[in-house]
Amino acid sequence: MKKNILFIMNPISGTARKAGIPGLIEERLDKEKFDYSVVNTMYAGHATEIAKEAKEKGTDIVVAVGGDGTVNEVARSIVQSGTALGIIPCGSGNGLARHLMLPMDIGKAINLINRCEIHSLDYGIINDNPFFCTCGMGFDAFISMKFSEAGKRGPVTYIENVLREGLKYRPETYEVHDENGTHIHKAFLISCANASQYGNNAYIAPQASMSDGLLDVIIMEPFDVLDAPQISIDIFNKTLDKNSKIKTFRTKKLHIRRDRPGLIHYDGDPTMTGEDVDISLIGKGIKVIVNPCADKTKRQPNMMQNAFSDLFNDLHSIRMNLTKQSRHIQALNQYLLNKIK
Ligand SMILES: Nc1ncnc2c1ncn2[C@@H]1O[C@H](COP(=O)(O)OP(=O)(O)OP(=O)(O)O)[C@@H](O)[C@H]1O
Repeated sequence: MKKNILFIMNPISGTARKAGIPGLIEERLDKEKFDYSVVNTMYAGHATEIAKEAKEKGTDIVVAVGGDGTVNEVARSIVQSGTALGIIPCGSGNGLARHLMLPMDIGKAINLINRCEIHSLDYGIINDNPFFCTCGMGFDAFISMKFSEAGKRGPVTYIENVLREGLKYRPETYEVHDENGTHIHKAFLISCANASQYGNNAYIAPQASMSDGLLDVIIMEPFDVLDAPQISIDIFNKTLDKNSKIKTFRTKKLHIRRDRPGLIHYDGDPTMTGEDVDISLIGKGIKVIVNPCADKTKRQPNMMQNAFSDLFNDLHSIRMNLTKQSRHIQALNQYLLNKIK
């Protein structure tokens, strides 16, 4: 029997035009296997409503055609159901699609849907908000807010925001309760990862797995400008867990209390919450079309890494110049002192 698929397309995700996508679906999708329809979202939150209706009608697969925001809106409606999630990555970050190593090429992503390999994977919940990639608070929630305020989409905006705001952000104090007890952390950010990356191949939790039944918790302690180059390199080299400013552990759930209400984000979507934040993992709670040929070793850093490296190289050369200048001044002082003597 044929499976039915609903493609939910977010026309404003990412930066590329979506006009050609319905034609490509018609051309590539295996009509022997599938009946399909395509619907555009009209407003933020619409994908959640459409996907919920589709699930209630018993639709076999709902495909999110968009970025992590669209994936989140679709996926939250079909958790714990027989309806599976497909992804055609068209966003600016595409963190979940990249983690799953789905093709970024739309035609190839449709070919993968034709193969229809479905696995049950984990997802998380932060204060009643499901997330599939990462959630967090502190600097990354702040950046999510800045990004959504910016109104433009695309990696360049994201990079600009990170670079502009990153170096002035103030760390907060968090009380973290998990299965092993309570610890106080002064932190720049706390991130909980179901999948390994924020998007754009920026790896916050290089070892995170969507089928281990655990969240990877990353606590980034305050750092100064001299630590920043190494942290940025580690984010893209998938070695962040080895950095001395980073504490990582795995857990099924945790409770975080902070001094005052503040922002959290789920899959990059910012929202205000109170002092208390509950985060938990639901094991194998969502069916997802995966890439049976995924080769994790092929995950590559990208342009964002280059932008970070450029910025921090600039800072490094400024620092070197300052050091050089201060050495000149010291030498000059010494020379003058010798003269006076
Ligand atoms: N028709 C629409 N008009 C305005 N906003 C929409 C519409 N449809 C969906 N949205 C909102 O657009 C937001 C951004 O979409 P999405 O996250 O898919 O793209 P992105 O931000 O470019 O990609 P990524 O999250 O991968 O960086 C979503 O949070 C969604 O709520």
